[in-house]
Amino acid sequence: GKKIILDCDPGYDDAVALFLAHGHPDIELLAVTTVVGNQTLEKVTRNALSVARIIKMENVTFAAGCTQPLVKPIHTAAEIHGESGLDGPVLPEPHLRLSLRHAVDVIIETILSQPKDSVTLVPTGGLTNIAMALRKEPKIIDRVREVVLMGGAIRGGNATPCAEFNIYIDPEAAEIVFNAGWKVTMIGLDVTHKALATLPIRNQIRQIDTGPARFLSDLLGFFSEKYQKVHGFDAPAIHDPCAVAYVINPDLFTVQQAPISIETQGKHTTGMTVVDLRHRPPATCQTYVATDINSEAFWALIVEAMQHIGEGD
Ligand SMILES: Nc1ccc([C@@H]2N[C@H](CO)[C@@H](O)[C@H]2O)cc1
Ligand SMILES: [Ca+2]
Repeated sequence: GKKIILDCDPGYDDAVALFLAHGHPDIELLAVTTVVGNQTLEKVTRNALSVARIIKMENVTFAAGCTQPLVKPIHTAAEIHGESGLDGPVLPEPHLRLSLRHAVDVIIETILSQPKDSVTLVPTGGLTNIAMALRKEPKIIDRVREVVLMGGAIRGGNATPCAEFNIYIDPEAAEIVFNAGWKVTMIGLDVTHKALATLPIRNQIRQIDTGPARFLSDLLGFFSEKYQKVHGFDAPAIHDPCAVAYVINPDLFTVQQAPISIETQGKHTTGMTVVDLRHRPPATCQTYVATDINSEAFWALIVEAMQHIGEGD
């Protein structure tokens, strides 16, 4: 299967990305790293390990990363993900022990230990760990197959009217990652706002009737309530698994090659991903942006992964 490292900040939708990455047969999850974002590093790391317990993940390295963005102060999304970062369902005590290595070192060592062009980096939180990793060991830039990240938007934003949360919380890290010279595919709000966990989908997941599926159904229920209150959507956008789905099957997406600039100085626009779709991009352009998603096929991947997980044994 396709080898990935999932760098995440669970977070409801990060939890779904973990389910998909672990459950789908086409993905080989080499390591899970955590980064400050939706909640503090300690909280998102505990949440990641609790989700691992629910799906009985074994022999996957979990490592905690940066506690703060490179420059900006911490800005969490407690209004959506709650005080714990994964409010709602009862979370089991972790069974896996956290690696003693820092996530940045695990990212570097995992990439250098795998064949060139075999590992895809899948960040679904702020890009602090990724920026630190490529600054500490620039060799990973040429070795990584691709960076497929959930973040940014061609138009609009959720942290501000024109900035998406993952970019907004650490724009300096994003600027480093987008300009490193490796291939970056940006799965932004334009497509993730089409990956809505509607009631029929939540019912379909509940009918799988396994422990993990019941947990996922409860999770989506809580996320729905929060999304309704905060964003006024009647079904929550499940952002992060879209990045994993792209690695599984890029054909589910429409993608365009386009220059992407990160605003780091704007008084009202900091964190904005400025995607230039006006002209044919130069052949040297290494950045791509998703402009559409086949939502039905996306949800079919989630259901397939849940069926593959079963009770997690
Ligand atoms: N309101 C809100 C804030 C942050 C996020 C998180 N940031 C990204 C979407 O902006 C996802 O990775 C998700 O985990 C989702 C909703
Ligand atoms: Ca996230």
